[in-house]
Amino acid sequence: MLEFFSNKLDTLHCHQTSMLQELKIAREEIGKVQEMLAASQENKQEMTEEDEIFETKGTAAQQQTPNCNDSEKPLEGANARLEGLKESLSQREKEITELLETEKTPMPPVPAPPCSVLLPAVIHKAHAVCGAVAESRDYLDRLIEDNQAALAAAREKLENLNNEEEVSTDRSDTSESRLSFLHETVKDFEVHKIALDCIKSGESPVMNDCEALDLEDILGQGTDGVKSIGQQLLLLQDQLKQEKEEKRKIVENYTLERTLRKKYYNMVEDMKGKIRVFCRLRPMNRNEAGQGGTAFVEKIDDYSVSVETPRGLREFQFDKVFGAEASQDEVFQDTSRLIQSVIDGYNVCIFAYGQTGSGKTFTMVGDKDQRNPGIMPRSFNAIFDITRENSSKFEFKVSAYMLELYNDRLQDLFISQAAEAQAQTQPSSQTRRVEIKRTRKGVVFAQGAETKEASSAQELYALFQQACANRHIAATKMNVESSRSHLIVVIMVESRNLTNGSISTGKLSLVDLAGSERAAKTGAKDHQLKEANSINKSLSALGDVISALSADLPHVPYRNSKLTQVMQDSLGGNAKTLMIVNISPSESNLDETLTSLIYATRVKAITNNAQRNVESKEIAQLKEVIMKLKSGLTVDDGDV
Ligand SMILES: Nc1ncnc2c1ncn2[C@@H]1O[C@H](COP(=O)(O)OP(=O)(O)OP(=O)(O)O)[C@@H](O)[C@H]1O
Repeated sequence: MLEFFSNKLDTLHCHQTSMLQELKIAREEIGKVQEMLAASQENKQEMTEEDEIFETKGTAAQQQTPNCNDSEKPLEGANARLEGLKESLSQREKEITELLETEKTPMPPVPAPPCSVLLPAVIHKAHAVCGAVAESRDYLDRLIEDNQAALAAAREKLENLNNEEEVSTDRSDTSESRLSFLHETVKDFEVHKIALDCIKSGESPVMNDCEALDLEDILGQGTDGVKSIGQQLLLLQDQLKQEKEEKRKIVENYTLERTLRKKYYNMVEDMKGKIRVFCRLRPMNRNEAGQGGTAFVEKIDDYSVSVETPRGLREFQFDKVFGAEASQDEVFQDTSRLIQSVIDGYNVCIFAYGQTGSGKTFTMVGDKDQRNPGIMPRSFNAIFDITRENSSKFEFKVSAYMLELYNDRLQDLFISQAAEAQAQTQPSSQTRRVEIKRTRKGVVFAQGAETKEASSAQELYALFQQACANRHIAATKMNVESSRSHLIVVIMVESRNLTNGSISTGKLSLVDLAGSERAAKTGAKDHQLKEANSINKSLSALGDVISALSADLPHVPYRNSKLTQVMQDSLGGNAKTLMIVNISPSESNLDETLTSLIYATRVKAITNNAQRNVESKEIAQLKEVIMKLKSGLTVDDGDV
């Protein structure tokens, strides 16, 4: 209630202020009209004197002289009105002063006056103010009328004088000065008219510079004052625009700085041999979207991802985070610099990690019809693009072996499951066993696996397709095409420098791990349960290796699983390694997502010691000789 009265009082204050302003202007107007009346009186006297002269001269001009008395009638009327107005003005001023005095009287702070007292007082005041405002309006209207009458009279006088001047042959100085005086008078009344009309309508005047200057005098302030609101608005708009532009620049600089900082940080980390970890969030699938579709995992920026856990929001930082909208191309762009390292003679390992159905195969291989090829096929193209570009300085040899680790058994994917099964049924046949070995430099290789050469990306891709056809894939509840094995694609690039004969050998290991899963969730039974157990066992061994390496433990349990043996040089060894942790956005996978992210965070702490595998021409030759001798071949002078 009090708030209501306070608002009412505010409104009344506003009325009062505007009324005072109107009165001020009216008072100034009265002053002006008075001045004009005085001037008109003088003018009248002058004209009377002139008329007397004209009379004595007995000229016909006397008949043509305008009847000044008639035209001055409105001015006289205005004079009389002025007197009346002055009186009513002083009366109103008195009332307003009283009103203000009442207003100034401090309200008793506590307790607030009862509504029954306050309300009649407010109503009384409101009536008084409204009455005063209405009176002021009437007064303004009368001023406008008077001004109009005075203007019409002055115009008429001016017109008559102009006509008179046209017929007269002799132009005296007096008539010139009368003419200019009347011009000025008409102009004054016109400006007054603009001013009064503007006061009444509350609009800004539209006028030429001359009128503006006159109005400036009348209002007692510069036209700047009249125009200032618009100008100030424009100024403020300009300032706002500038501020926005500055803000945009600051954000742009900040983003640039942040990206650069991250880039340099990555470079330093690279130099230190740290494993790079990217995180990729897959889009919601149809099932998940149908269950409500709220994402519990979100990409915050290019380097952070947040997970909504029952205990609150958890944030994880990685070397790069790809959101659900990230394309295969974008993911590969950040990966491709590692392909150059392979050509330069480094061991590189790129592997995808994550629960079943999180998008590992999509990231590494691509979709089924290869409309969105993943890192593997893109790497094949990149390798041959680089070798082609450098073919004038180097001679390249590209070869590959492809394996799967299924039920803790390494299988050569260049040999079909059918051929292998048939070979095993024949008692005399010696099935080739694939075993993981390491060179003296610690580089892992698969002994017994068939290595095939490829001279183009297409050939390499054909080999890859052949290998994929031999993979173990099955439908689970979580993924219609779930990889039931770990896929290991190894490409070796040997490059011989045509200038100095040195040979470097780079190795690119691309690993699509099978997904960790919970049997109950995937609905695994019988042999699928066996597969799942084997997958989980190998992943758990990988987890142990990651934990030992990140905690800098003296013993790292590589030998606990074939998977960890295959990846020995990639985790804590002689390789540049990139892990891509794939995660699902859905609440139903929250536990698995958190586990994956925690493992991935640990991997970030692991340091590798990547060294270039390069041999001088002499060593390369000697190695070739040893190979020949070992295989019983003869060696001649040309070999050394
Ligand atoms: N980034 C993505 N954009 C579009 N579809 C995706 C994306 N990631 C995954 N998918 C789709 O999600 C489904 C499961 O992905 P994918 O087979 O790659 O999972 P996975 O982690 O390899 O599973 P598993 O471990 O069971 O083999 C596939 O249909 C795949 O096409």
